[in-house]
Amino acid sequence: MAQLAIDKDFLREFARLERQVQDRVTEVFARFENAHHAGIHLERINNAHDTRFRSIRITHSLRGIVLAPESGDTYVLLKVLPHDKAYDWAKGRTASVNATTGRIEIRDTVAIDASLPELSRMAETAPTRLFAAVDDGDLIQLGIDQQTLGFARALTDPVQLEAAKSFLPSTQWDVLYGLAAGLSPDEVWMELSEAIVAEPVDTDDLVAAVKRSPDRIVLVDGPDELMAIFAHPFALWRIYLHPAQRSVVRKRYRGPARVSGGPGTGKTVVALHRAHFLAEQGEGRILVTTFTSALTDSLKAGIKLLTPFPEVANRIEVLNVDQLAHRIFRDAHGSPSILQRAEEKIIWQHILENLGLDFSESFLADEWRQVVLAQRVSSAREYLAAKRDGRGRQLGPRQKAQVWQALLEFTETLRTEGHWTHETVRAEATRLLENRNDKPYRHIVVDEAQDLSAEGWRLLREATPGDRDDIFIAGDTHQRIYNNRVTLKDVGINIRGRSSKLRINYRTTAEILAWSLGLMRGERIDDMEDGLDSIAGCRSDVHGLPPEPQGFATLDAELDHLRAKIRTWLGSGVQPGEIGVAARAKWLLTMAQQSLSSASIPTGMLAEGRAADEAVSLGTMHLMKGLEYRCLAVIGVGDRQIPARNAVTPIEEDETTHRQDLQRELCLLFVACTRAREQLSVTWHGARSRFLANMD
Ligand SMILES: Nc1ncnc2c1ncn2[C@@H]1O[C@H](COP(=O)(O)OP(=O)(O)OP(=O)(O)O)[C@@H](O)[C@H]1O
Repeated sequence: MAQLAIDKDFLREFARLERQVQDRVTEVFARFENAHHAGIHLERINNAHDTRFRSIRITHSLRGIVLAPESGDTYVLLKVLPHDKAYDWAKGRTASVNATTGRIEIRDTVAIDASLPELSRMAETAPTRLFAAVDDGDLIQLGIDQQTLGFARALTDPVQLEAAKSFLPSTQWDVLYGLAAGLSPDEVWMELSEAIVAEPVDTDDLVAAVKRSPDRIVLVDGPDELMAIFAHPFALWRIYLHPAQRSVVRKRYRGPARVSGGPGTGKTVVALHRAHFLAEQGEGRILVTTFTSALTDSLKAGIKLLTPFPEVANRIEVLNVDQLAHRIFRDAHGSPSILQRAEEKIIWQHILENLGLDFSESFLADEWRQVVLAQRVSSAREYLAAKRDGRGRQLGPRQKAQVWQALLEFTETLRTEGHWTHETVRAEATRLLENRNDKPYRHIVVDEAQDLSAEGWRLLREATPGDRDDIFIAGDTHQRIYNNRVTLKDVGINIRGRSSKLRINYRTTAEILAWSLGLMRGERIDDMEDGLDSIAGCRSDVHGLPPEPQGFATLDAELDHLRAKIRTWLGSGVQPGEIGVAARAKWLLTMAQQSLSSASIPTGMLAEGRAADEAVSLGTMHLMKGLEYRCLAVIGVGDRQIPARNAVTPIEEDETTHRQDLQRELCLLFVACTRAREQLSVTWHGARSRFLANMD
């Protein structure tokens, strides 16, 4: 029986084919899967560099290119192209096996040979060569083979290397790119580490190489899987994982583990695959969770795409932390009466008046959440001893006694009035679970972990027995957009020695990423483990236009520019659903919507549910979390809009909280800007935001 394998590039092209042609391709290869290869007509390609490339007829005008190893029954679909282009493509290419990673590589041998004489001529007069400082021995150890070595030795400028991306073998290009970017051979070796094969590689064994290449080739396991792959050709993340992603997904951990990494590095993708992997192990129920319902919906959609088989999918439940808390609470006590924020404020104000205290309502509310609830303080003695590290305003013993009195009165009011808040519901659900031996989940996978509260974490801790592979955490503290700052070990979660970091950004161009990282330069961001996190090594290999920051004298002028920008994007073939507009404040989005509607540009507000495919999406920066757009306009990045004044505690009131509030606003801008895939426009009216001060 022939085994079919599909190359990533093939699927990319498949996604762009017309529906009818896609159906025809599916028909041809479903037959291929069912039959012995003898029943399939694969044609040899005359004058091909690599005689293992064959063509297969798809329609009158289209041909598929298949790699057919000399021995074995595994066939890799590499391309689908119009007849002549397919033959041209195949004639110049060769397949080989990387001696270090053991993975398959395809290169354009003809293009490499053709560009070498010109490069060598230019090198004769150049002062130095690009890799003059790197030994042949190091290059060979990193998997550079003879042909690529000859090419690399002729390079004098990183631009020449950039231009060679389309024809050099991809892993070897990555190695050279890392070295050209200033990494040492040891650092590149570390980057490759997940892909390095310990035993010697047989570079003639193409079939083994295919099996070792899950980042670019998927082995199809029967017709159902073939249909599932062809049904979602855009969702490449479903099928091809980078070796670093795959290793995190499939590792067995002795306890809680975490993956972090900058924006767009595939943390959510890894979290989804991890849930799927654990479901396949069949050890028990899995909870996939995060902090908002919008994010939960997109995780649900992701799990659905990844797990088409009900027997596996049924083991996974996707709920946000509050849905879980409320469910456990309801089962024990019925539905809670939830105190609204405005009602809570009135209670605090009454208490302050009654006790005649000189604190603000927001100070007490934060003290209750960030000290009392976060550390489960239940007596005056515990409160006196509690850590108040993140709290700016220092309190003497007398003030602490006053504050404790106010906090007691507040909790007493909640009790006598039968009121609950989301925090107390989480705490009560945790208490209920602490007394249960039958924990609801065997494994828990958490996405956007940086924004979970301490009570949320405690609840999750109690929802699974502390066993191996119990909690898997994905997050990036540079993207924290709410007020929760948690040290994991304080909530009973120890990830020491089980942390990994992803570095390759799949979403954004190198230009947008570098600009956005510039916003965060110099910012000290915690790592949820009492240390500091860094995303400095995060990189993208895709290039595009640099972001366009631009200021205007008036709001009208800024909105005129927005209209013109969106018209240009639409005119260049970008679909309305691929365009997003983000702002800090809702009023500005309303103005932007009116302005775009007046120009007959269809729009939809994210706050009113996901915008339709045919409309430009408008959303607050908070709502942008978890989304991405080909083209994104971040508007209103002016000094009066971001940081938002009402979201920042005055420095006179509390210096630490003031600093933390500013950092959260900066992270919000960073999150918004990193939702752009290809083009980012950043505009303001009046003075620009202080966050842009160092971006010239
Ligand atoms: N292995 C992969 N192959 C193809 N695309 C990928 C892969 N991994 C991630 N992506 C794509 O990269 C984009 C970002 O992935 P994802 O949302 O998982 O990143 P993230 O690290 O969670 O991002 P953020 O922290 O910014 O929310 C998505 O479009 C995703 O489909």
